[in-house]
Amino acid sequence: MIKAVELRKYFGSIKALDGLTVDMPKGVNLVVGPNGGGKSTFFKIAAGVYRPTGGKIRVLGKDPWVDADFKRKVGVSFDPAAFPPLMSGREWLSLFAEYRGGSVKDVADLLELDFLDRRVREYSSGMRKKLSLAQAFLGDPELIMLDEPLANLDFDSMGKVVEVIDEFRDGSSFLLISHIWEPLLPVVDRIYLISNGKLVAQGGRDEMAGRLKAIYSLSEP
Ligand SMILES: Nc1ncnc2c1ncn2[C@@H]1O[C@H](COP(=O)(O)OP(=O)(O)OP(=O)(O)O)[C@@H](O)[C@H]1O
Repeated sequence: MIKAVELRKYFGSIKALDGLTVDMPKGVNLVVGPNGGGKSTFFKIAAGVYRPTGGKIRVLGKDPWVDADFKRKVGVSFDPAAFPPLMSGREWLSLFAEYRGGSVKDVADLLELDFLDRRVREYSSGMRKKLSLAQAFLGDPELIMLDEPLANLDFDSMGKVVEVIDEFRDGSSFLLISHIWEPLLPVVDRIYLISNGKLVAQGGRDEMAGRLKAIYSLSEP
């Protein structure tokens, strides 16, 4: 589903990605790793926002930087999300629906959004996060890419997002980046650790969860 070979992205002297090779199958793929390790850079290249400095990437068999059709098959939620402040959430989602298809009511019901008629500038960070997630689920994309889907959400809302990913995972594949990874474990198939611009570990959910708990010592009380 997402294949990268020796992928590189340099910002001047900074090597954000330094020869990352990975082959992510269909399913729910979670990327974790330390701050500044290159996760968001990988995500943005996979979303077609950044052009790689070198190497190769294919997402759903397409080159995300050059393929015009690519973005219609993919729903993306960036972190942090940016919205026009004077639009309402409903106007923003309706605009997206015109391009991508899908029903604003369906995603509003799905994520229990009860604030869509207010202007975005009035939203809390959690409301912005939910609007950004709704945008990614709109139109049932083949691939849904979510950068930090649980950031800024309260416990109930985190649970809701995990539930929604679970509902969609039969029909859609996912690329998730999340520092808050433990609540996602029930719905994740594979986990990848990116650090220093490289893939340093990968494996199935259970194997990798054990390794991550050891690395981050999160299993300690
Ligand atoms: N647009 C940019 N211009 C210059 N440097 C950048 C840019 N984007 C990222 N970087 C640098 O590239 C490196 C990787 O950053 P990236 O955001 O991909 O890491 P990350 O793993 O997503 O980190 P975090 O967990 O903190 O979000 C960092 O050193 C960062 O400072």
